Amino acid sequence: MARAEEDRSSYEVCKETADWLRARTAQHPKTAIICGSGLGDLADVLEKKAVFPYEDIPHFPRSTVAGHAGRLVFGELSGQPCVCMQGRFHCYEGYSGSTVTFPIRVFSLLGVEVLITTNAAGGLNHHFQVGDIMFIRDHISMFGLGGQNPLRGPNDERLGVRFPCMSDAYDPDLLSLAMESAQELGFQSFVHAGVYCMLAGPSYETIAESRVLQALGADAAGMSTVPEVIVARHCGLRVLGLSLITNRAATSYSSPEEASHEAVLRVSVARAEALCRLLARLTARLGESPRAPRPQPLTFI
Ligand SMILES: O=P(O)(O)O[C@H]1O[C@H](CO)[C@@H](O)[C@H]1O
Ligand code: HPA
Repeated sequence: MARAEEDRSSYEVCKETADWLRARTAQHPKTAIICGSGLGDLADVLEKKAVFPYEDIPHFPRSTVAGHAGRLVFGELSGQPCVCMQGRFHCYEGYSGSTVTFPIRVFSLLGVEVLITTNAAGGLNHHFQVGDIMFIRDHISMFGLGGQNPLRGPNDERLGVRFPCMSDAYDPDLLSLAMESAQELGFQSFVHAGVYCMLAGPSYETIAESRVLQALGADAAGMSTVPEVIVARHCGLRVLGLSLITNRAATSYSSPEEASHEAVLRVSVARAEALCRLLARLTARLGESPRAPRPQPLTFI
């Protein structure tokens, strides 16, 4: 029988982990980066690293998926203090929403202000090629629409409000900065913005399901990210989401595409260098500019 999962939804548990980490590193990260499947190299490029295997950190869950090493890496990227999750947690591993998102709350208590979350995803948009990068403009959560929201349960106001807004989940200023950074690197031919759809997994979608997702307006599909983003917004972090298109979702019964995690990891590893360059550029730009004031939203339309 499976062991009962520890309840990581409480403020006190999150704070205990944050205090433990604060006592062991002099670094004060302002940006947290979550490395998607096979994208752990993003953490390896940090300088002045302090590395904590997940199993050494109190209350931290364990990574169980190939391509997710299970280490928290503090360091500097382009001279900016960052913390990187070399390995994320997924609901399909059997973890609850509060366990999957536990690190986000710890980061918030550590003073992190920006979350950059990356993932490997299957392309649904016909214009996307394998190896392309999609900045996430918005999401659809099949998981969340089915009632599996990581904020389900009692709300502790010290962590965030009961009913957080999600129409601004992906920060428009960060998205613009990311697009500009991609352009500066000459990446514009393989960079897009689009809608990420979260599926429960771990099975990949059927052809009929992929067609439904396309009809719903999804550009890429994956099994992660959305719970992290919801909790990040709940605790006031600004979010940039980025999908690496590692495969094309099959949408025709005559198409040769067959999804496999091995193929996903192969493409991730092959494209990790481009992503490292992009994140290094973006982090440098983040460090340069004090946050530009947002244009006033229109009050009536
Ligand atoms: O979203 P990340 O963690 O990048 O991983 C993606 O790749 C795995 C499937 O190959 C799933 O876990 C899916 O969510
Ligand atoms: N579907 C769902 N999740 C994924 C895929 C996919 O095609 N590729 C990588 N993660």
